[in-house]
Amino acid sequence: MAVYTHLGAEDLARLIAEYDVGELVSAKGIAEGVSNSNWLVETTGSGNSGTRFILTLYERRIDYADLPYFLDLLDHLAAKGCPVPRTMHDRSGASFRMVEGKAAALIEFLPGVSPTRPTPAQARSIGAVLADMHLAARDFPLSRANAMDFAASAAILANCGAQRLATVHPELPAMLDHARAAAALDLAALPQSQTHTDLFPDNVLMRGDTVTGLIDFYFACTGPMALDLAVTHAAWCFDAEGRYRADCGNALVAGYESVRPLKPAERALFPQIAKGACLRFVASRAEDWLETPDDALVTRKDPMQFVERWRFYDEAGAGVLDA
Ligand SMILES: Nc1ncnc2c1ncn2[C@@H]1O[C@H](COP(=O)(O)OP(=O)(O)O)[C@@H](O)[C@H]1O
Ligand SMILES: N[C@@H](CCOP(=O)(O)O)C(=O)O
Repeated sequence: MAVYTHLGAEDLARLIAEYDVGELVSAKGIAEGVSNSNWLVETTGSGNSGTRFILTLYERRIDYADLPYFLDLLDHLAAKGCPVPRTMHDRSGASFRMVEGKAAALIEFLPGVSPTRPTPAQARSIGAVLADMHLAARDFPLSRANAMDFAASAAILANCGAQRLATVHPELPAMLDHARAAAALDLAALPQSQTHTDLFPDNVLMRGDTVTGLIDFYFACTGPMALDLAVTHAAWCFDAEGRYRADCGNALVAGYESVRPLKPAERALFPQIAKGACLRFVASRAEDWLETPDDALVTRKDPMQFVERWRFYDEAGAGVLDA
């Protein structure tokens, strides 16, 4: 479920009237997603605005000071031909407005569906699009620090504490030491750009093997491109039983390197970066698990899924890029 705030028909019509997109025709709440309230909005259209939009009301984990970074990045990438939605600006030129005390943005609707069981061909496509995005973002003028870097993951797990982590799963407290080790990894010398850092299949829209949309840029930040590739690798290349899919992993990296070959230092550090990437999701999922009330209408994600993936990268070591 992801409509946390009720907006009446009049509220929605008033909001849409602030944009040059025609009149409101319909608005339907979108069930997918966990962080924000989203509506699929249809309008009569105006000029080249299109008629379908996603209206997002920012609910959790978003610092409004970061919104210009997220929303301008979409415009920057879209202008360079990346498959990301453009932000609609209101009549005063603003990329977001306040509604019911919360920030709201109107974003272009993109076609496509998120793959549930990605194929190697789809993994190859997303690899190439990710590298395209990294190159296109290199001259983006804003920057944002990664609020979920390896040090933050270690701090989140430490804050949960070994005892509470053990109530989620007895093997979770062992990750505390590994997260501390990942936090000591220095990635500053690796090539940097603007990165998505949450490019799970549910944040990608596809038609067949073609990527039609990268969405949900609300963890985007300035950082090492290899970390973005590692997050995508960890998110796309395991089957429903948690087994590594070497065919998808190889295709993802080959697609990425068809656009931007990895530097030797990125290849050498990849297994450690991938382990740190897994711990980032272990940390946020463990924290959510402990803090989400039992009666909340949100599906909690299992931190152990990424403990298993961490173990895979730990055992595979340098071989993961040559499996
Ligand atoms: N620009 C878009 N075009 C088409 N569908 C979108 C777009 N943005 C979001 N969606 C739909 O809304 C859902 C939730 O959006 P998302 O940004 O992932 O929410 P959350 O941040 O809450 O996870 C997505 O799974 C997708 O179905
Ligand atoms: N992708 C993360 C959770 C972030 O949720 P999102 O719906 O905002 O992408 C995970 O799987 O833990």
